[in-house]
Amino acid sequence: MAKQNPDCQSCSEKDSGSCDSTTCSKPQKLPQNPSNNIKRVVAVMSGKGGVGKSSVTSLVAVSLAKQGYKVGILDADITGPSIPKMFGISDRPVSDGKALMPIWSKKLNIKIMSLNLLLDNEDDPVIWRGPILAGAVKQFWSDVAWGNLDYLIVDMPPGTGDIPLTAMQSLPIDGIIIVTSPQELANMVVRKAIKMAKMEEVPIIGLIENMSGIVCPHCGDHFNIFGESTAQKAAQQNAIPLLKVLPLDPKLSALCDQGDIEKYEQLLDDITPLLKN
Ligand SMILES: Nc1ncnc2c1ncn2[C@@H]1O[C@H](COP(=O)(O)OP(=O)(O)OP(=O)(O)O)[C@@H](O)[C@H]1O
Repeated sequence: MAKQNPDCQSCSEKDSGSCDSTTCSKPQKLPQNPSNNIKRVVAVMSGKGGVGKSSVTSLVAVSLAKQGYKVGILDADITGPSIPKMFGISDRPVSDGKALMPIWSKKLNIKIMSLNLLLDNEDDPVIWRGPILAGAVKQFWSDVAWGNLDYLIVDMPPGTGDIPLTAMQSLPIDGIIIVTSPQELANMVVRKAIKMAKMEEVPIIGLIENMSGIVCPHCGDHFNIFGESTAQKAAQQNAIPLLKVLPLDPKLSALCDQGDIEKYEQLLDDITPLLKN
């Protein structure tokens, strides 16, 4: 058996006996910056836009941070970044000459890196071609001083284009949380993301159906405003676990808009044990 390249550690064939890093054509995972120690990388993905990936990313990070874990968020949604706004941060990251310092969230010290923090104005558009966008994600992995982290949560952009592909091929992702909404249209697009993760051999932790109806604050009745939940069916069809069904909650969108998502109380604590292995 040929000597293994340390970059091959996360390859599914690393223990197969047929590994030869000198002839392997699989894209190599990027090593960590030697000054970082990131224990687990979890990506949040959908394929479909606007279903709540950034909200789920933030809620997972807040849950973990409240449990005492050291957490970072890599905002890989380069052209539509919303993480800084949800956490109410706008400080500009500075470099120590070797790496870029992430910005810490206000309450729970979650380390955040997002392209929006590097723009002059938060509404400046990022008009870059795919390879440059993908390069930014690699730099957020390699050139940011994340330090010691128990979890790095990666907020993926919608779609199955250059950025998700680069993230899956270059970052040592331990698992993906898939976010969908009840509409069949959303599920059709989300299936593409699930297939992509399977093709790239990145483990899927499970599915979260978000925006699944709303509970009337007056009468307590549940209204399926986007139709009946398709969560069970979608999980079964794709042979992945159903992690959670989240209703629409006006409190959540208000806290996101105020930059106070760390104050939201209905957290995703019950799914965080699944992120450990
Ligand atoms: N369960 C929910 N209840 C109420 N509002 C929600 C819920 N989930 C998400 N939202 C709101 O919906 C909007 C879109 O959510 P979010 O930005 O998380 O979606 P996204 O999938 O990351 O979007 P994009 O595809 O643009 O990256 C936000 O304003 C957010 O506050």
